[in-house]
Amino acid sequence: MTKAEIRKVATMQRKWLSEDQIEDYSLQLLRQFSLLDFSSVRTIHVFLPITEKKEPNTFLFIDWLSVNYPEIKIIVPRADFDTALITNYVYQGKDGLVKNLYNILEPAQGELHTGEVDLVLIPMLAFDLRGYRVGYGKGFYDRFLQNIATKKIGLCFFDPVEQISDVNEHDVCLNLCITPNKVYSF
Ligand SMILES: Nc1nc2c(c(=O)[nH]1)N(C=O)[C@@H](CNc1ccc(C(=O)N[C@@H](CCC(=O)O)C(=O)O)cc1)CN2
Ligand SMILES: Nc1ncnc2c1ncn2[C@@H]1O[C@H](COP(=O)(O)OP(=O)(O)OP(=O)(O)O)[C@@H](O)[C@H]1O
Repeated sequence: MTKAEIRKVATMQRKWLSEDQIEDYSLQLLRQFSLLDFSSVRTIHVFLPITEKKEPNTFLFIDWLSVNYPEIKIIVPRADFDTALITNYVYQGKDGLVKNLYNILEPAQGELHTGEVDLVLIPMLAFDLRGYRVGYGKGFYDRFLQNIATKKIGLCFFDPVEQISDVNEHDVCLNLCITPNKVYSF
């Protein structure tokens, strides 16, 4: 199936999810995430959820990390829709966040993070058995990930599709994808 076809199906599947299901699934994702080895992780890049699009509640991850690994620095993105580029900020709590035009919570201002990130949590609508992903189609994460060495971990509520038929040279493969019931490794 093509990205466009997969995007349509996955968007529909998300629409069916209730708020309780999203919270349940998000907790299941967190449980799988919590089993990873964090011994060499000093910075984690976490997307902030677009609740209107029924994304995983990544605040659960941020809260869990701050309790269990308080020494890990949390980095959050700010998306520039003119350039499709992401800039990184040090997360300084919910209070400093504002919603942009696309309902994405992002830091209004704060400390830019220009250094490395050891692990990136990646939003997606769907992924395939090879570790390729489908997002909303603007290529933000492909641009962000193209030049950095980091562990790339997708979060997805649904099982993988077999194959995305129209991957291109910009598409970046995931290392892992966490779903509510299973962690896929590529
Ligand atoms: N939470 C989160 N943050 C993220 C992403 C994401 O998938 N999730 N992105 C991952 O790359 C980037 C944002 N990508 C987005 C792309 C489109 C729309 C959106 O609302 N699109 C409209 C159509 C608008 C148009 O075509 O101009 C829509 O779907 O209705 C939102 C976010 C960066 N930050
Ligand atoms: N590194 C890049 N340089 C130039 N163009 C790119 C790059 N990465 C992606 N693109 C372009 O961005 C567009 C969107 O890509 P794609 O359909 O793969 O988005 P997506 O992965 O679903 O979206 P997102 O990453 O925003 O969730 C494509 O036209 C792609 O060619």
